[in-house]
Amino acid sequence: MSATLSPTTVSFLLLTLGYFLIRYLNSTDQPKIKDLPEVPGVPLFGNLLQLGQDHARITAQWAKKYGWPVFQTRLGNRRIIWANTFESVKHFWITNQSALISRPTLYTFHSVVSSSQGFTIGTSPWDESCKRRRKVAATALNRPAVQSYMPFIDLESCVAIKDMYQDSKDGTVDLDPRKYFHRFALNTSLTLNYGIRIDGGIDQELLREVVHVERVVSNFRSTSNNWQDYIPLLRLPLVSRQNKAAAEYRQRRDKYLTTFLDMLKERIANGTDRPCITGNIIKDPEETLNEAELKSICLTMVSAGIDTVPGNMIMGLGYLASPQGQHIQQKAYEEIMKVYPTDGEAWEKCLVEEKVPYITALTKEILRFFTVIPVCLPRTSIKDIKYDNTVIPAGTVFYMNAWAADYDDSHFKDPAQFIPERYLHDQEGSGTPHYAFGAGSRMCVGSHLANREIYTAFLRMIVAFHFVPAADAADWPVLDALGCNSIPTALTTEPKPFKVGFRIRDKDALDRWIRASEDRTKDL
Ligand code: HEM
Repeated sequence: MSATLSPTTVSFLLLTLGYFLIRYLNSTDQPKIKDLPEVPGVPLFGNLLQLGQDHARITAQWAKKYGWPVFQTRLGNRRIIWANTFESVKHFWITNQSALISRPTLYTFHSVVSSSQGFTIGTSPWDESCKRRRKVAATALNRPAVQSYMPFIDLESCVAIKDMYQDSKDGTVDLDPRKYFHRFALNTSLTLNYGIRIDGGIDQELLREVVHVERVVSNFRSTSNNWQDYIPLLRLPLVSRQNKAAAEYRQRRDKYLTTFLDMLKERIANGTDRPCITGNIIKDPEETLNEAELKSICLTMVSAGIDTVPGNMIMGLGYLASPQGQHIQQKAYEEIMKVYPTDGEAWEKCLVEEKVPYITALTKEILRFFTVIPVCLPRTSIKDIKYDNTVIPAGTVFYMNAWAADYDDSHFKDPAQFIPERYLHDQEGSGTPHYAFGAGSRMCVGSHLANREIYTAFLRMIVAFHFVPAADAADWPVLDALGCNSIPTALTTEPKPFKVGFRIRDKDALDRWIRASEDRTKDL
């Protein structure tokens, strides 16, 4: 009997093998959802190759091209639903918020980066512990609590403006605004969480280290930066360079987080601590959070505001300083002066009230226009959700294309234009103003704080300076919300470098206002 297989048998076996291999390489964690459009992909990668480095823009283009506000994709072996319009986001994130309350775990962030300090609140699947941590953070960041933090915002905005004032040397030096706002946001978070701040100039080493490490770690969380989250083959030690980098950054982050917590514990022991969120938790005998949960809150507080708040402030300032931002700046200045005609009133009153509607509208427009988390933090459904003629089963992962929804022309008039006035009108101003903070049951808990930070900083900057384009046009900012990002696959916008010209409106007045703030905050 001959052991050789006939050519027909070999072809049959190869075809069968090929068939099963392709089936395997096309398989996903969740079966295909019936009656929901799917964008065709290729084996192993699914749609990853088509999405490239530009997930928000490409999925928005698909939504327009095919006329599907919502569709399913395969990213490697994971099935993902995308919502791309204002209304479809509202349907899933707001109308069905109790179903869309959990978050998925992603390999790089959850298995490699987070093994020591646990997950942040924003990366935790929904369970009792997440609920407890979210509640503590939400209470510490609610409206009355944020009002009590305004002295810190007085201090940080004053320090930023004073340094910009001095470094711009009477308007002769154009400045890159990024570092001033990194320090503003980091110091605010550190003060609220640990009762400490990083003193010294914008180039302080610890400040640079925290900002840099948090930025890299944040990119390990990005839904578009880590193919190994979707393709298990890429997790093999020989193939994966990401694992090594993730582990290195985890250690660097552990170092400063431990330092901050130890500093606070030492101060509590010596009775020299200042009121702060973590101190309140440690000292509260009724508090039921364990050590891991405490660390998760610290991690959340340090990381949450650093990427997001500066991105808005930097790009908002870039816009105002540009030729097309000049009339907005002028209008904003006039509107502030109408409400606060007396010297120094605006600088001081912005700490206790938000009474200039144009600056509130400007804050919203900055948040919408630059939507600094273009693909919002991912969600997982815990109940079935009805959509059109289909039912999307519990356990499905959803990505909100927040950038596309915030640029949806069926909701916003001229969405590609920067128009603060849209928020002074009824239609666009009512309800959810934008999706920069996400929406629904897991919406950003820091939104009141962030809004107050942005409002105060812009009101003060506008009364202090007139911003002009940098002298050299090569230093002008890219003002496209996605194009301004130096790392297109980053979770949050990391603005490309640019410079701005500063013209002080009234030197003597600014000196007086700074002195008043310094007096008020000298003991902080
Ligand atoms: C302009 C600044 C900010 C922006 C644009 C922003 C944006 C976001 C977004 C898009 C989410 C996900 C929401 C969702 O899934 O629907 C989120 C979650 C979160 N943010 Fe913010 N954020 C900002 C500032 C802050 C600050 C200053 C803090 C705290 C100090 C903070 C704390 C959180 C927390 C704890 C979550 C997780 C909520 C959860 O998963 O339940 N954020 N943020």
